[in-house]
Amino acid sequence: MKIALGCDHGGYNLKQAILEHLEKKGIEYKDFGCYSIESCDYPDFAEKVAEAIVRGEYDCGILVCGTGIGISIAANKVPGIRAAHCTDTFSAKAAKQHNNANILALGERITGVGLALDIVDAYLEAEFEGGRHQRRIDKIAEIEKKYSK
Ligand SMILES: O=C[C@H](O)[C@H](O)[C@H](O)COP(=O)(O)O
Repeated sequence: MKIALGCDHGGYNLKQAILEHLEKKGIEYKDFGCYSIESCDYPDFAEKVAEAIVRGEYDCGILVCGTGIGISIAANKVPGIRAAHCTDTFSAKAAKQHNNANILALGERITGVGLALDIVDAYLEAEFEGGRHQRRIDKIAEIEKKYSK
């Protein structure tokens, strides 16, 4: 499994904790930045990670900002991205099982590191269930197509 990681300054510390967590588990990743707590703009990192995923270079992505909101909104603007902002393990598991989310978004200012790492594990260990959920995802893709130029 190959994971694309990204954050803004508000998510830098949690992104670092996630990166160490993935290293301990032997999971391959690429860190698309940011690389410090210096103020920056979350859309820049959301776009890099989202584009790498739709190009098929990574299985999925994890994005972190202060709340997880801005960075997930930005990533969801890239056609083919289904970014799920999660604050609990149940949602993280369902995001993969039902929505086949290809990005998990977290908020460093919302979720403590222990829970955040559990959320990461729940998301990575879950599998898409297909069936009726695939039909709904196909409908999401149709909406996307309708509104793209
Ligand atoms: O949704 C946006 C994120 O939470 C950002 O991390 C946050 O807005 C950054 O805020 P500030 O520039 O005040 O650190």
